[in-house]
Amino acid sequence: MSRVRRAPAALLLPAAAAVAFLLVPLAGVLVRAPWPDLAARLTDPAVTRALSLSLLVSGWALLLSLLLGVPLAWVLARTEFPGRAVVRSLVLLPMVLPPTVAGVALLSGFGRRGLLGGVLEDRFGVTLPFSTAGAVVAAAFVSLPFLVISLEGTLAGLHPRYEETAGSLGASPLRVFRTVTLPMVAPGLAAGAALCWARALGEFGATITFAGNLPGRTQTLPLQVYLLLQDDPEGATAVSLLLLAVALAVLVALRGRWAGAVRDARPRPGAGTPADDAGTAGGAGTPEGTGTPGGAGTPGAAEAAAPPAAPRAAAPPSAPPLTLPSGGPAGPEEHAGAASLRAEVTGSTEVSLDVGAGTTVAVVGPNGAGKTTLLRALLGITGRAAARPLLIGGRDVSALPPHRRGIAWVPQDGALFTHLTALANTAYGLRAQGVPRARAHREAQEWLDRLGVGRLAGRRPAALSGGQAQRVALARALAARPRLLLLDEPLAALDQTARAHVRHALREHLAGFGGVCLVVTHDPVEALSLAGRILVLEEGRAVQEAAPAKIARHPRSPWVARMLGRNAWTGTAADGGVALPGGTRLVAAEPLPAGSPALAVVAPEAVALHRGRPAAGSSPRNTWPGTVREVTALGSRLRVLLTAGAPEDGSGGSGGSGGFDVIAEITPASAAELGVAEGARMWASVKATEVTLVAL
Ligand SMILES: Nc1ncnc2c1ncn2[C@@H]1O[C@H](COP(=O)(O)OP(=O)(O)OP(=O)(O)O)[C@@H](O)[C@H]1O
Repeated sequence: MSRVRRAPAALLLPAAAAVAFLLVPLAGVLVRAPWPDLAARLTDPAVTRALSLSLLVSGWALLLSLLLGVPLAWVLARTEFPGRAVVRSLVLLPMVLPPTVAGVALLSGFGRRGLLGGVLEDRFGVTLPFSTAGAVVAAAFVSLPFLVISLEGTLAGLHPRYEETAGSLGASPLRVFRTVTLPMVAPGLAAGAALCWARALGEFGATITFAGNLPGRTQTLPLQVYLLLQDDPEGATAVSLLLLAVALAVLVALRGRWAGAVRDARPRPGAGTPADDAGTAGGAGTPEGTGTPGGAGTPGAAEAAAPPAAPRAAAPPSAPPLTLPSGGPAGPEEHAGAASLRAEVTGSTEVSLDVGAGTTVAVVGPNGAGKTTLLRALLGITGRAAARPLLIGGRDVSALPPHRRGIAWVPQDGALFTHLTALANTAYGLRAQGVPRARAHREAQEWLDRLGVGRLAGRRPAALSGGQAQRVALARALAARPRLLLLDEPLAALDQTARAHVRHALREHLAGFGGVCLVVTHDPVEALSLAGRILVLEEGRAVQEAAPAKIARHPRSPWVARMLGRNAWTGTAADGGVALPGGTRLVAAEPLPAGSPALAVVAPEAVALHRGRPAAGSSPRNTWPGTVREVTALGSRLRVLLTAGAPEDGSGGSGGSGGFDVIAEITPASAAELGVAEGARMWASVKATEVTLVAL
């Protein structure tokens, strides 16, 4: 946030007056304090007795607040229930209530004739008013809100994916709370506790009203200040100075941290550098295009349309080898065992899954298609969709809570637990499943070694690059021995080089994973190189599920065709081809029955460009005039985006009146020869044999 250097005088003056207003009384205490005999006054038996009582009362009040307030803050931050706003207002009430009114309320509730006081006295022999326990209750009543509000804010800043991931590694909700939630909000909790304790230490009004002013029992330091003020003002100032010093010390220690949120250890996008991963993947990766999905003509997309990889293909010879401690990638026998997946997902995402053991499925689709919802439904952590039945290895786990389903989830940023080292992160799932510490750590170290990040075992996530963090997250998921592995855009946060390295590592290790792996991705290279099947989702429904080769040849939706770098036009099968909405007709060698909705798919390499209208050849072809809109380099070739349509000179062609985009891929030499440049008028042609029609 930018700050102005000079504030307007009209604001500066009252602001300075406000500071003075706060400062003068404090300065007064400092000036009036009986400095020469301060030590003697503060060690007076009455003062020390009140001080010890204050410490006792505020300590117990803090403990009570922690016991009640921590769960309450969690419930307020993490759950939705009717009346949540009312409960939050109730928590805040003691902060704004006059303390004496709080005392009266406590008497009405816990006093001898109060709502609960009688029961406490008759059944348990506990009398709260005018007792030390009563002083504790009064102090806790007014200080509890400080803890709850501070902790609730911190919890709200802690993204639930950490807890959800811990659950997916097999940790029960209580274990997640103890081992992930609490440690990750520890700074906020400590700050809330300090504020709560300071407030309890200074409590006066509710205490004197509810617990009285009994020396040694309820007369805490603030009450003593009040008494001393009547016949020993200097003594009162000395004790006030002590309380002031404690309050200031708490504030200085907190330095505003109580208002802050949890520091998120999300790996910085693109943080992985070649150097970061050097030595982990064994060397420089080959530069690879990612082919950002989107409209046709995206640079890099053509590469994606290259021949698809076999399911869980072995690493290509050019890929750098990984360091494997035990002679090769983990075999299925090292996992929980081969497990197939069958699931009926219903709700906002509706998909039927039937996937053989050892298969990786890439889940692709436009933004908002329901990919993440599908994963969350399988995990059982969303109310928006549910998987029922959910058969993993033939066993229906749909009735089991998320932590007992055997499904490990790697969310987009890995969600490594910031308070644990890479080793402890990796061992987390095993520990949650009851594996003894030493063995869990040994296995975790082996997994880290396999993924090439063994030497980083002692580092916390904040000291890892994006690529390294992803490898640790993957090691953590695999080490938990899942039967189903869910990866949500595992490489999205990485830069190109780190992405190539981690993709290679991923492919290597998925090859040895016996269960089913679903990988959500927007990256065609990732989809084609990692997966044996591709599931295309659109608007929460599966539009296609097939092997990558089939999808590349016969994409059933314009989105997926364009993701794969193809030209794709939807229309209606007619007259030996397809009629596009603008009136253009495309001839295809293998037409579909007339009248059916169809998608015409053409590889950019199959589009030829001409300076003038091409002469009719021996085979039927489509020709359109158009204007070059964009020329981009793609490796050693150029991709030319042409808006085709009715020719400006009215010379005809097979195009109708509506414009549509055509991508052509040509060599720089032919581009120079043809005079391809943005704005140039050209002709494009495609042989009928190059047009694939897919029935929609
Ligand atoms: N908690 C939620 N409440 C309401 N709607 C939601 C919620 N989470 C997701 N949605 C909606 O559900 C649809 C599917 O969302 P989802 O996150 O599964 O899509 P996605 O395919 O993973 O998208 P992206 O590629 O952008 O990550 C979207 O329309 C989204 O707005």
